[in-house]
Amino acid sequence: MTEVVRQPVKLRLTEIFASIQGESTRVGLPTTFVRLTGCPLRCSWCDTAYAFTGGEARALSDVLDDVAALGLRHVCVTGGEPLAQKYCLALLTALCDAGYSVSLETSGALDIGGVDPRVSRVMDLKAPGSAEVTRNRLENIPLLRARDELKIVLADQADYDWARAMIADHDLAARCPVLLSPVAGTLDPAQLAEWIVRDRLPVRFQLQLHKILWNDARGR
Ligand SMILES: C[S@@+](CC[C@H](N)C(=O)[O-])C[C@H]1O[C@@H](n2cnc3c(N)ncnc32)[C@H](O)[C@@H]1O
Ligand SMILES: Nc1nc2[nH]cc(C(=O)O)c2c(=O)[nH]1
Ligand code: SF4
Ligand SMILES: [Mg+2]
Repeated sequence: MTEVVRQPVKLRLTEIFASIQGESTRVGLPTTFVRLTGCPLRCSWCDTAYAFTGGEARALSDVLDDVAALGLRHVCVTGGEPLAQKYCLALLTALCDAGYSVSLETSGALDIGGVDPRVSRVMDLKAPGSAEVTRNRLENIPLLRARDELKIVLADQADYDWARAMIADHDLAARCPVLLSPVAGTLDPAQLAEWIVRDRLPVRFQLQLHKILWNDARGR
């Protein structure tokens, strides 16, 4: 009888760190971030290009130990694009099973259907003008529940106009909170805020809190 050697569940990680949640409706909460390595997209304004390559292969059990050692209830799995890794779903379920409150930051380019239902999925829609990627998987939109969130990062008025049309055409705000977030250092946050108020958009304005606290420091 051949013994089945179970391969350890391996993930490629860029970093695990404790910080203040700087985005989403969970902003301000002390949170452990698990940043997975690699992404199939190259959004022109991405602030985490350092996670595109490199990283370290880690066993799932070791990742869980590191998260436990940081001692925070909230965990945010991000990247890079976490869903691009085969074992990301296993990580999300293991974190939920361990009793953490888990959120996932994902690009919206990959299927979110297999994500553990206990996870709050924070899914981007990429504004094609500025992100220079048009990989929005619109089939994901009907899968969004009230506990999920949609985020649209905007670089200019063209992006804003596109977002406004998407919100109306897909009735996005009826599904879950919709966050509009300025590309850091590109779109004046006050300008975005004024557009949102002027147009009475059913959205939440977002500002990356961690950049206010620590500029664009890595691992914060
Ligand atoms: C680095 S991404 C990683 C997760 C996933 N790949 C995604 O795009 O959602 C995390 C979040 O940061 C946002 N982001 C990246 N660069 C940004 C920038 N320069 N200004 C504002 N938000 C940015 C992304 O849109 C996304 O919502
Ligand atoms: N503090 C902090 N909050 C965050 N929320 C989402 C982040 C991300 O990179 O996905 C992030 C991040 O990089 N840092
Ligand atoms: S999908 Fe996310 S990680 Fe990938 S390039 Fe865009 S913002 Fe960066
Ligand atoms: Mg970040």
